[in-house]
Amino acid sequence: MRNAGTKTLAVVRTPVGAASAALLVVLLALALFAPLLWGDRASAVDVDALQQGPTAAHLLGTDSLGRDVLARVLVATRLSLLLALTATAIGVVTGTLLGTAPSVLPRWAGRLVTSVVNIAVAFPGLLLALFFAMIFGVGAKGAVLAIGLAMAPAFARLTQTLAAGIAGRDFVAAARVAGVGRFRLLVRHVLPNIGEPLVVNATIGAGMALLAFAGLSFLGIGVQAPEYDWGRLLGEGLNQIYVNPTAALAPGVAVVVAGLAFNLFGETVAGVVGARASAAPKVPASRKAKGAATVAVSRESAAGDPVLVVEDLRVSFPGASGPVTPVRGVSFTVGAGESVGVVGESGSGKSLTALGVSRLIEAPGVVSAARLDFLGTPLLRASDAEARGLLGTSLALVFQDPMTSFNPTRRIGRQLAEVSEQHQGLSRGKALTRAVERLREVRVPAAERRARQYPHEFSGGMRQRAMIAMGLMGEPRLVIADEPTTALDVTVQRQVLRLLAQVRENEAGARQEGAAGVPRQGEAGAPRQGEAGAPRQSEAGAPRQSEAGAPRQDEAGAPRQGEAGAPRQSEAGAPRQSEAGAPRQSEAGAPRQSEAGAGQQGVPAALLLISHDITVVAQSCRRVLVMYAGRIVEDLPTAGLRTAARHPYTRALLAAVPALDTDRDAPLAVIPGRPPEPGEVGAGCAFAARCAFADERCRAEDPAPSDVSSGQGAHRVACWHPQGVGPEPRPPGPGSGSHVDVEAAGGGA
Ligand SMILES: Nc1ncnc2c1ncn2[C@@H]1O[C@H](COP(=O)(O)OP(=O)(O)OP(=O)(O)O)[C@@H](O)[C@H]1O
Repeated sequence: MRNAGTKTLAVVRTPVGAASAALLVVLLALALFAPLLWGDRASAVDVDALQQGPTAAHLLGTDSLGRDVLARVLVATRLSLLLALTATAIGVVTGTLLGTAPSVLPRWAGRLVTSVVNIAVAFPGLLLALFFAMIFGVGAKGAVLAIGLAMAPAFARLTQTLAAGIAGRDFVAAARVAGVGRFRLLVRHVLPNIGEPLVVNATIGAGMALLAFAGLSFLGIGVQAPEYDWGRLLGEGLNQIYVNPTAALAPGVAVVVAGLAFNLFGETVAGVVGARASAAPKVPASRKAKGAATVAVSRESAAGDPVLVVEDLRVSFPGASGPVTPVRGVSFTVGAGESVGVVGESGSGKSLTALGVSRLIEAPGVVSAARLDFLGTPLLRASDAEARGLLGTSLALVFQDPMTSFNPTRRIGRQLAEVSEQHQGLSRGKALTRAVERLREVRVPAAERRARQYPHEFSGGMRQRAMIAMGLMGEPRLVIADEPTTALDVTVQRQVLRLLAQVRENEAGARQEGAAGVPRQGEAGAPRQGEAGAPRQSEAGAPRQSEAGAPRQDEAGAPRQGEAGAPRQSEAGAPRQSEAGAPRQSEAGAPRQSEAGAGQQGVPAALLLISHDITVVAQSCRRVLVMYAGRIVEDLPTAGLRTAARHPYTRALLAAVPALDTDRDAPLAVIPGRPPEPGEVGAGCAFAARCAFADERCRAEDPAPSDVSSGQGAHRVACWHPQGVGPEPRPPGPGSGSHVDVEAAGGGA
């Protein structure tokens, strides 16, 4: 409301806006009061004053029956506006229904509607109005329907265009993966975001409708006697134009002034809204990540089974000269609790791979795969409802830009709650309570108050936390994070990465404790950490491992953090909790209970972390998939990454990361050339044109991935000339947060 008030103020502060608003108020007042004040005078016949010019008694003269022209023009305001506004309402409602129908109807029906709209838009509006007027018959009702329906195609097209813009936004993708149905998606997420431009255009449309009505009445197929609107008065006045020109001029001026008032007001509102929109933070057009959504834990997948199996995944789009395939046969597996990174230059197909896996590629995009199993369910063969149910409860998505991950028109708490209402069948109140709990778990301060706030009231880092909280509304078995830190500053980046790691551990704990029937913290009466006698570990006087300054266990060959229950510790020896801000399972005191209660107890949620920054991946993941031009060219453990990498592209990526000992005077290593566009990839290795080791074979034949031995675990590389020995490891780099030594940082889960 405050927002609407501010905009109204901004509109009336402009001279044109103020003038048009004042005119509209006058018109409204006339429509309300003129028939009461001058109704009798307007219909009083005076045979002694037929067709008179302006006199003191009749300021604008009289008509052919001696009726006062001024009174009739003023009284006609009500009917003229009423008819124009009714026609506009019919046009806007019909147009919005037609424009949104393709989003909710089956594909064939949606196409049919779109084709009809496209054909109708091609006809001039007035021609359509005349066509419909003939169908509905002469008279005010027929004219209202005719003009309303003639306006509908333009509104339908506008709605389609606006809705298409919103459909590509991250919060819609997040809602879709959360299993929100098409109708609800439309009503809750799309329509509220296109309402404003629709209202602005409706205002302008009202001015047009007024003119169209005057036209139809003037032609004699609109309002019929004894009723009269401005168009009818204009037609009657023209018959006596040589005797009393004011009888024609007055209704003509009324039509023009009222039409201008609507149009100028609409244009001013559009200007104010447009200026604000362009001043608002830019929203990337890409569908990149950042929302989170979850669904229930699959009961079918047995412990130890991979969470995700992808074989020969291809994503294609129609192109100008045939289909292009930006993802060309990607195969990988994500084991239960495993953390896998995906790196590659911009355009290598990382995001499309994630979207393909999440069933978020929309037509005309086509996804195919020899195998695409999530928790044992073949996603490509599953029905929409099955896939929605599974992905909505067991998959969490965290996208890149926290700004576009949330629907700007809905409160954060309600957006989180929607997941539980949809999938766990919780009531609105219970779902909201759960949302507040989850916000608390990711350490959003004053969670109850924050849950009532809108996304723009959150900072970037806080929004990203809230997206992670949305992921926790279900029981995620896989978290897909697509460049979750790119839009954040370095400090917040670290917090978010650590929070993701903690979320995985917490989920493991939650499932484990849930299986044991112990309440989840904050629910079912379980005390929350630090509350109701549930002391935090640090508060209870027990020193935490990170505080004790013990060496990293994974380096010493002991169990790695998160694996065999070994406590996690900060690389820098500082307490992790204070940095990450989120409660750690081991510190939580009161364990969480999984509502699903099933799943792989004690196994962390798996993580698929997409990043263009290989050091971020090396810090957070156990394994890395290196993508180039839509293929995985190397799949290797992050431990010993610098020395183990065999593909020239992986090695070039690593060489481009500066370290502490990098000569600051020497230019940074770069990879010459640019990756091929999806339509430009030839028969051979896509990297050949940029590779120093490429030969004829590389240019002619694309190498298939094959196993290589690096002594660190499974390692596959797709290269005819894998490089044997890597450069010497370098010490950790300066604290950019991303430019650290990848070998030292390697391995996370
Ligand atoms: N809807 C689409 N239609 C056609 N081509 C597309 C579409 N979406 C993406 N592409 C193309 O597919 C390729 C891979 O895109 P993708 O977004 O997966 O790259 P990425 O590796 O995630 O890059 P970035 O890090 O810049 O996001 C790009 O060349 C992109 O232009």
